[in-house]
Amino acid sequence: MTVNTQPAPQRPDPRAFGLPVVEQADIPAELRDLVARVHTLIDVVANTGADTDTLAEAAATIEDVTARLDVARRQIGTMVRRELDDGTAEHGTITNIVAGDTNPAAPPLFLQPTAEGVRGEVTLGTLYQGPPGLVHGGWIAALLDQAVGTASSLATSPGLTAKLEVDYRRPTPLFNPLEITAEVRRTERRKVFVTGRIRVNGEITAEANAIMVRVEIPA
Ligand SMILES: CCCCCCCCCCCC(=O)SCCNC(=O)CCNC(=O)[C@H](O)C(C)(C)COP(=O)(O)OP(=O)(O)OC[C@H]1O[C@@H](n2cnc3c(N)ncnc32)[C@H](O)[C@@H]1OP(=O)(O)O
Repeated sequence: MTVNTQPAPQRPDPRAFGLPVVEQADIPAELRDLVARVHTLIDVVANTGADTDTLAEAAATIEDVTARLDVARRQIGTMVRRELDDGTAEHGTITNIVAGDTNPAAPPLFLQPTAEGVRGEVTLGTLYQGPPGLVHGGWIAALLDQAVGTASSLATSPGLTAKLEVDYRRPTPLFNPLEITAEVRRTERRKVFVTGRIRVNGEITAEANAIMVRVEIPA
């Protein structure tokens, strides 16, 4: 039987799962600055035409910096608690590859609640390139996975993606603002049926239909 009413949202404390939690506001400005600079660095390295002396010097400098930073690593599964625009809060993994606050490889995509579900905007450069000038299909799926997961989590409770079906309708270009939305269609026991979309200039380039399965939350 299909149940069309949604379960009341539950926002579990990840500490109940044994996971440490960092308040987003407590992430030092210096770390945010470093993450942003390394993000730029990755892009520059991926595209550099510098001479070999400069490359060798840069590699030695990076090796030194890497050794200095590789101390007191975070516990795997460390979560960040973020205040959202509607006054509620969400938890996400702090190194999440799509949205992680401290992950220099993340675009990052930050999603906010809307009347329908969630919405966010991101512009991707050549780090995320698949075909020439276009976003890699796996990254399109990653953005949509993040969106459907967040929409499901905020509307019901956190879950894992059991199924993600992506329709690639148009090429998704680099260096253009991507509008990413997702909304819960219906729920059935622990299953949450969610649709996510990527739009460029109002036109849908990719659409996903997903089934999230809500995780059991300890009492
Ligand atoms: C703060 C906390 C942190 C929480 C952290 C939350 C972070 C969100 C992350 C974002 C999203 C991701 O990237 S998640 C990462 C990618 N996904 C994964 O790694 C998930 C791997 N798969 C699994 O672990 C498992 O298969 C689950 C959890 C999805 C389901 O296993 P289960 O819990 O044992 O549940 P199970 O009884 O099998 O299924 C429950 C219902 O779902 C249906 N179902 C299960 N799989 C499918 C499927 N592929 N297609 C259709 N339907 C399916 C079943 O038929 C059943 O329906 P019925 O009998 O009720 O009709």
